[in-house]
Amino acid sequence: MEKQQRLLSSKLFQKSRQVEVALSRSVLAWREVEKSRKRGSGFSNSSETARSHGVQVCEILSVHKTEEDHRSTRSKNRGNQHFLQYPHAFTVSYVRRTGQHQWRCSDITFHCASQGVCDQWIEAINEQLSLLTNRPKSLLVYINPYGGKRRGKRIYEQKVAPLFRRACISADVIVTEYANHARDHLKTEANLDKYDGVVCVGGDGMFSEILHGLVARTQADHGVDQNQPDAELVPCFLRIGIIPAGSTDCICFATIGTSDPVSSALHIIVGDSQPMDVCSVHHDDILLRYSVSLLGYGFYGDVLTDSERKRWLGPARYDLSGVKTFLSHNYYEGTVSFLPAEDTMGHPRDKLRCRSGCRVCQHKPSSEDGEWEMSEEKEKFTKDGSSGWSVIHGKFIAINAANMSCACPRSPKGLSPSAHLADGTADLIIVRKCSRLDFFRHLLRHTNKDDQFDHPFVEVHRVRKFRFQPRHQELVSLEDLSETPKKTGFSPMCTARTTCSYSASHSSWNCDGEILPHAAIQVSVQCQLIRLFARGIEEQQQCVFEDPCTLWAPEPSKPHSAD
Ligand SMILES: CCCCCCCCCCCCC/C=C/[C@@H](O)[C@H](COP(=O)(O)O)NC(=O)CCCCC
Ligand SMILES: Nc1ncnc2c1ncn2[C@@H]1O[C@H](COP(=O)(O)OP(=O)(O)O)[C@@H](O)[C@H]1O
Ligand SMILES: [Ca+2]
Repeated sequence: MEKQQRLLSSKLFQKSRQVEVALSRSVLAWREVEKSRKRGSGFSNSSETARSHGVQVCEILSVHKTEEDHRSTRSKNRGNQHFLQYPHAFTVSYVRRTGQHQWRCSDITFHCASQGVCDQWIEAINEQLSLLTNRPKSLLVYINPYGGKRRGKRIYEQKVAPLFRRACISADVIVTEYANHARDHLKTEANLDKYDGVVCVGGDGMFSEILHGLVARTQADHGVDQNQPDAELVPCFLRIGIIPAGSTDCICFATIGTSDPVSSALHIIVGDSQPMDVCSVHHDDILLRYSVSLLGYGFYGDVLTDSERKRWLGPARYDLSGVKTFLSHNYYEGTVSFLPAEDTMGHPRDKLRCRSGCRVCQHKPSSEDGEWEMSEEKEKFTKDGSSGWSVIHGKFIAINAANMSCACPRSPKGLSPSAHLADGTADLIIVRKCSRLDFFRHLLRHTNKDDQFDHPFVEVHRVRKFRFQPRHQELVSLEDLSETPKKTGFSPMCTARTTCSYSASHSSWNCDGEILPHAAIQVSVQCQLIRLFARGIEEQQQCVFEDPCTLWAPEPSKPHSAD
């Protein structure tokens, strides 16, 4: 194992134990002095390793002088000789993993013999923290006070703001007053130069507002016409953080592994960065919306349409509407065409899960990349002269495009468990007309370990683009008839949560929880258009970092010691 360079080491007190503390560029480590002495030489075998503790510098939130706490500790430990000898203290706040991908902030206090040593430690740790340039210092926060169980404001004030303060992050907070407030503010008003990121407190709908505001602003700044389906969109510079306070919270769950506000806040503080694909959805040459998680026609469209009438029920509306829609057992006729991703992009059933540091997602094809050109070429025609597009006509219960796994508390592995966050593809799931019992079996598999694609009436493809055309001519939506274009300055896009009136032969598209005003759509996956303050789901509770024990091996030349 490569030996780390010790920047500072001291014998300090932690609780009533004397500990040896060492700092390298990447790790802060400590171990009990007494026990190590009893065992003789340094920590070299695995049982001894267990008593050596460490925290990665990149997961330290802050370090500060311990003032009040220390005084009270001193009075509690009045008779304790150690505390008299070590009256000065500093506290390090760091990320601790507590299970199920949840992160918590823990504090550890070290007591020092002199103020000088204490200051030296604070300075040394702060110096290492200042080298972490990916951490945000200033954030713009939007809170939807009506999302989920209407707890957004309280969640932010009680769980998130104190952590941001501790990490010295400044936040400008806007509590939204109406739907699309955040989107329009971001698009036209916000001075984005001031910020290192944008945070939304709410559900997937609120995230969608931030996404639309940021993407529209970025394209406008670069003169890109979003209505052109083939336009090369410019990636957004600012990262987006999600504090889950909605009903499904799928985007948060699928990128962090849990929908927990404290864990999300900590991912923001440590400055995580997760690129994400975004689907652009057009109707003819008009951009309807962008989608990050689910684009669902049929079942999920109908669930959403019905659930909007039951908003007052909060998150439970989806369960009720889910049962009602399931019992209706509707199917819809139409044509799905899709451009398959290259074979090298894997397959939705390959069981290669997208996890933190995913190799598949790290390979971003560029326009100079041969692989990408092949795919572009394939779009026009393949070697045998046929078009690269596949076409399916039929009767469908559901057509779902999952740009990511869509894992959420209702379905912990998601709609497409092997879909990738940032590979430039989406998994297109087609559920053909089948019996109610068969459809129930398929749905049930979203909640257990069985393969939901292993049914004769289900097919799944990894695609770069797809189109849907309903069999019967669409009627014009009520909104299209009533809304004057340019009223919002966002004219081509449909507004959130609009209700459209179609003939019974049509369903609606559920686009990250928003209803689209057209059934006929063209969809294109935009590879890594945005970045989140996330790192993808970590392999179960693995905390991979250099073994702090390497810090204990004797140094050839004496390190900077501050005993
Ligand atoms: C017999 C038991 C069957 C259970 C099946 C459960 C399958 C659940 C898959 C859920 C996929 C969710 C994809 C995410 C969609 C969200 O973007 C959207 C809006 O979220 P929010 O703004 O937070 O409200 N949520 C939905 O469309 C809800 C779908 C729920 C379907 C039951
Ligand atoms: N102040 C507000 N008043 C009404 N609606 C709002 C407000 N702020 C945001 N919204 C809208 O509320 C909808 C639902 O928000 P979201 O946070 O996703 O909650 P949920 O997950 O419960 O659906 C979004 O479409 C968003 O545009
Ligand atoms: Ca993807």
